[in-house]
Amino acid sequence: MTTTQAPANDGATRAGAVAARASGLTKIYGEGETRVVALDGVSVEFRRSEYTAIMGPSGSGKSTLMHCMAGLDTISGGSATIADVELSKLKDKKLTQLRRDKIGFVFQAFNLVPTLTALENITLTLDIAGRKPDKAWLDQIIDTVGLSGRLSHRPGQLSGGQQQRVACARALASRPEIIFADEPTGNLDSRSGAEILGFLRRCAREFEQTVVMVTHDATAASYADRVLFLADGKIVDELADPTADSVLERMKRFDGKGRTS
Ligand SMILES: Nc1ncnc2c1ncn2[C@@H]1O[C@H](COP(=O)(O)OP(=O)(O)OP(=O)(O)O)[C@@H](O)[C@H]1O
Repeated sequence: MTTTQAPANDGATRAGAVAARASGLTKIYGEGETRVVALDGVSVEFRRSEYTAIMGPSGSGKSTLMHCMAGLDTISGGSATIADVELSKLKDKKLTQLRRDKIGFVFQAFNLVPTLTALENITLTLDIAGRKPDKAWLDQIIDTVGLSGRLSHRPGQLSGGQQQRVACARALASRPEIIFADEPTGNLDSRSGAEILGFLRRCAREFEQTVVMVTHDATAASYADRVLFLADGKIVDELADPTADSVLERMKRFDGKGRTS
């Protein structure tokens, strides 16, 4: 494991700067009787180097917020910006480019390519973009996630925790502006989950990566710098420096049972 500070990302952003922002973000699905207001004027900033967990009851808009912020879904009103670029102003090709270069994704189901080795999976996005990996950075990530001895293995030869570590390394490889993690520990045992959560926290603290994670788990949320609580498409609460207990306590206000779904 290394604690060397990674070089700054393009020099374009600094710790504390805003990496992504939603302003009055609204998302409406359907119309008439099937109309659903999934996001109802959400305004929030995700600062560089900050690790944010998003929690809330099932159907409160967590995934929709993440998808709209990542340009995976269109928005109905307001704006979503990544690195000061407003996503709705981009044409398809530019949006694809921005997603590839500025956003890292970690999914619950890992989403690795089964026929590629761990290393090929990690560098896949860069390869598609025709970009040469920064070898020092790549070595640092691989060392940090502890995958050095597994690089020639294919996903099927790796444990779930190891596969998710590959997915995390892949998300980081391009030094994105922001990493979106959708229930990244949902398919992992608690030990592997803790490793991934610890790694995401190190990404934020040591590599100045902005991380936004959707989770239903108070312990997972406690690894973050702050927790945003969504209900009915609105941010209804925020908790800084969370502990599992303080998150559970806050969640009780939503359903009286300490569960969000
Ligand atoms: N493609 C869609 N078409 C219509 N309605 C949708 C669509 N996607 C989401 N919704 C609705 O938008 C609302 C917010 O959904 P979303 O998936 O963002 O919630 P969530 O908080 O992520 O829920 P969960 O914790 O269950 O994953 C819900 O009422 C949902 O039914």
